[in-house]
Amino acid sequence: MSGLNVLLKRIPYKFKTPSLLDSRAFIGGRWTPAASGATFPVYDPEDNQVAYKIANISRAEVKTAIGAAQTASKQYKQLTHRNRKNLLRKWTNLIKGNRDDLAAICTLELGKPITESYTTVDYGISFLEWFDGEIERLYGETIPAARGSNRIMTSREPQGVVAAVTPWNSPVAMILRKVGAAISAGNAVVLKPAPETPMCAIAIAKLFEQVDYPEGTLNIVTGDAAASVDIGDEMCHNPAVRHLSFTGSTSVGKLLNTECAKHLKKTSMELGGNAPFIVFEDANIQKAVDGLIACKFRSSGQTCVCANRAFVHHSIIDEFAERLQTTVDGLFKYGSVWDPDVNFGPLYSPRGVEKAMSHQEDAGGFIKEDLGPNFYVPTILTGGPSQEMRSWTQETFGPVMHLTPFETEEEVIKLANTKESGLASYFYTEDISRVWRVSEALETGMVGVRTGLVSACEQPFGGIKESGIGREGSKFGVEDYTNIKSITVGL
Ligand SMILES: NC(=O)c1ccc[n+]([C@@H]2O[C@H](COP(=O)([O-])OP(=O)(O)OC[C@H]3O[C@@H](n4cnc5c(N)ncnc54)[C@H](O)[C@@H]3O)[C@@H](O)[C@H]2O)c1
Ligand SMILES: N[C@@H](CC=O)C(=O)O
Repeated sequence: MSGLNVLLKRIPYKFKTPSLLDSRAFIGGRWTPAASGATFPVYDPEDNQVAYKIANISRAEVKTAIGAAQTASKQYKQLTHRNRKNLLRKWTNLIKGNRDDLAAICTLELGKPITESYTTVDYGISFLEWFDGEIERLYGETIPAARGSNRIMTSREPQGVVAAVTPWNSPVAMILRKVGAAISAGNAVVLKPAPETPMCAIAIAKLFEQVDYPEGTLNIVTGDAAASVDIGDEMCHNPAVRHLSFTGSTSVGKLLNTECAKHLKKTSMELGGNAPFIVFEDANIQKAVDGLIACKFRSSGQTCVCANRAFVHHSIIDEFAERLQTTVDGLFKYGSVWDPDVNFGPLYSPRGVEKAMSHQEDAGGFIKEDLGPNFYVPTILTGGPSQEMRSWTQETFGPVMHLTPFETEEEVIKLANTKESGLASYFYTEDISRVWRVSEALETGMVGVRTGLVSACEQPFGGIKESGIGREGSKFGVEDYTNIKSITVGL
């Protein structure tokens, strides 16, 4: 039986368009296996079995992809903004029309419960719809010239070739948020998806192919962890790449940023977080409980904006912990990720399990073997970690939440700001002056006040300090992929 038939047999879902499943890279408008014939495995997180094998390409093929993107970008940038918008709309409609299959691929390779996969596909679509509106709003300005005989105006031009590297944790949305913005701004893209989740990227490109973009406007270069290092290195050093846009860990982001700096390439860096979640003594406790659950336990704790350090005022911490545990116990339904009633799935791989377990410090691990090797039960621990413990110093990226008591606003702001990361933070209070005071004091790019969800296509998404450079989504997310040109005309 072929690899594809094995794949189709192992899941309880019938694809409407099975051709979205492919094992090849997409280079210069052509589907291509690795020149060497090499492949790498994609695992199903429900049982850690190999689900499919994907082309493991080499550096030479990445060079070809970048060359194809360069040629395409010259053609593509000639199109009017209206034409670009029409193309984007066709692609978006194809993605919407294949929503079921895309969600199924996401569930297959990431182990997300199918209802969560629909949420991430819809979140991805929301970015394309937002960028559709932004394409024709990429305005320039006229500027009063100090020299009266001159007139100055600006325009926003495409940058050329954008190289993009994305993580596994939300494969459809993270790709569309980045690639959608770069293409809306008139660029061609070479995308390297995470080795754990290349199939969503391939399916997205299969739909892109059906739109009349110049060949090579979107290229997908697939590789395992070792090949990713070579692919990344080529992206950083190839002179045709003008902008490297990365989403992933801070350590890899720093490395790529350092390499790009050698050529003064523009970078966008959407990196790791270590979000504080603060519950003040005047908070509505049940709202704060619900907010923490939405923030911490969605995607089984595997998002960059998940709460990582929860601080609860000492006077309410016992009640908060009890209500949190009771609500969690009543909320989650476990089982097959293909069951639409299931709302909590396994971690993406044994590496995720290992990390979550190490962040429980001495409390032991909570794996439910009957639900698969990567199934980790949502875990709440009181007493708080010390500042040397891993669950304080690193992102857990799993469903383990320690609650730490605090006494004063001043103390908790200091604790929240101790980290070098600065992506998202959250707090709950009913005091309006505290809302402003604390929002302004927290050192993060995004603050959620009385909400555990800050992600939306219209909102600038990104961090400060070691959590990144630039913003995704919103009008800023598209502008980031343009160069401002100023033209001075003498009368
Ligand atoms: N700020 C955001 O918007 C955002 C969004 C999602 C995830 N993240 C962060 O991503 C991390 C989780 O994702 P991950 O484990 O996939 O991160 P990761 O940094 O290990 O991998 C991210 C991507 O980089 C690639 N990569 C790894 N080493 C590389 C190298 N030397 N050269 C080129 N590419 C390389 C990987 O193959 C993958 O495609 C977390 O830290 C999370 O907070 C941030
Ligand atoms: N999926 C996240 C990003 C980080 O993981 C979001 O945009 O909410």
